[in-house]
Amino acid sequence: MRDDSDVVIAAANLGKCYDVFARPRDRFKQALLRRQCGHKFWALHDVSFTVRKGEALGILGHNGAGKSTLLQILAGALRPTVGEARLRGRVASLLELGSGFLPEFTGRENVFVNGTALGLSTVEIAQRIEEIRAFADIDDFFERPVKTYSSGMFVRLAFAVQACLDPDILIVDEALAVGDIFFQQKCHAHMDELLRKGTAILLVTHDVQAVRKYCSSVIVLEGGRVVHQGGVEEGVRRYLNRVATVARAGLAFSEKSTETSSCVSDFSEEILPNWPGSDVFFDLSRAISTDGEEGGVRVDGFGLSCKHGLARRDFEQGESAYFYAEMTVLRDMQQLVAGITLWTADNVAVYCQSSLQVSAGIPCELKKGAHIRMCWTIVLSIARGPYTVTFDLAEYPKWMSESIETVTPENFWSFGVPLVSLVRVGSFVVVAPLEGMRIPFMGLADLATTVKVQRVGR
Ligand SMILES: Nc1ncnc2c1ncn2[C@@H]1O[C@H](COP(=O)(O)OP(=O)(O)OP(=O)(O)O)[C@@H](O)[C@H]1O
Repeated sequence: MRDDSDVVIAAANLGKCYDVFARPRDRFKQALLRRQCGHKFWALHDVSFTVRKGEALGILGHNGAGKSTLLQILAGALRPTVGEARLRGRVASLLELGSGFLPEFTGRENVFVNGTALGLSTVEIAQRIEEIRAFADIDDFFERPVKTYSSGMFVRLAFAVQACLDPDILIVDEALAVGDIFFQQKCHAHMDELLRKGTAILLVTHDVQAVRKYCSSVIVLEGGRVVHQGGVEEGVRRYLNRVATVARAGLAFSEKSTETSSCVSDFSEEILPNWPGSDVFFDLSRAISTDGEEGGVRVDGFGLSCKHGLARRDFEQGESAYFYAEMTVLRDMQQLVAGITLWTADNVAVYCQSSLQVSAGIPCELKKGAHIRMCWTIVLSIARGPYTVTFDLAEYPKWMSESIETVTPENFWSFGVPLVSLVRVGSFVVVAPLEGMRIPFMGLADLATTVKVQRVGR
């Protein structure tokens, strides 16, 4: 560290080992008898890196990889078993936001308490207090005891204090997900500003887009060990691959564990009583089929009709098209997910939705042999011209359908196990509307629009 004045964090061979005990009383036994009654567990092993002023280092890793352990060591909350971490300058840590707040004190008073703890003089804090107040944006609550705050206000104030006190090092652990979109945008803009001013940032997150945006290098941890150190894209890829592998392992496990659960009945009977005739269905042998996992599911039919259930291959702009899919599940399955993509002639996907996104309600835990029918109604508010259709099937973990609102796009893509993809399974043409407004819209997709006009003055 003495050799390079720009280095503000220098971690050398950091390691953290815990004594793990099968039973709580073994811990006491070990202390009393002074002999090993549990086993050693290395939560972090041989981690070394440096971060310079104005640099952001991303730390990625699956749950339990050792990220929090590393951050706690750097924030001074945990002592490493081996190695050394040296940090130069004022460290602001967003690890446990607001944990230093005194409930009876007002927001303003707590800013002084926190600022002093961070090593600022009362004059320095007083100079920044209005900036912090404006950043937190909690109106009069700033002058009220923090025990009266909502959890959102609490976090906003805590973030404002840490971020506005000109830290030399900012340690961020998923904290950017706090508050509403406006506050998040403010936090992101402030991070940009801090980096420009020379603050070094350590960013621990599952949000790979944030890592891509801010970080110049990445460390990926697996089982407490560094498996990648360096380039951002390579690190992100390594991390996402790991996430996908874990998801697949989870699927394999549940597949075995659900063998005794009851068979799902044919739910499609009540909902889709008028299944169309065979002329509606495309010739599947003409589709380019790319198989994912061997033998997961078989597509028995894929068709397209008008609202009367009659075969149709040309539709007016804005008319509803009915896509039918029929498949047989060839092994027990956690969450079968179907997807339809509509492609223009120049291979632009104008529509790509999965049954999860549209809450189609394919039941979880389908048993081997289950026969599924689906009908998608899509309003073709798209440009005139020819289109092709791709039909995809994948398996997802059961939890994904239960918590779809919280799933990020990265998670969505990485957790799916592809089963079958029928590329160009069918085609159709969109033509100008025959009645009503005769001028078709010119863009690729018709977006719902309202326009208001007011005459002002003469
Ligand atoms: N006090 C402790 N005693 C024993 N093991 C611990 C202790 N604290 C953490 N661990 C273990 O150390 C490993 C690393 O934990 P850590 O919290 O650092 O992971 P993480 O990457 O932050 O995970 P997450 O993303 O889930 O927060 C885990 O296996 C965890 O169970």
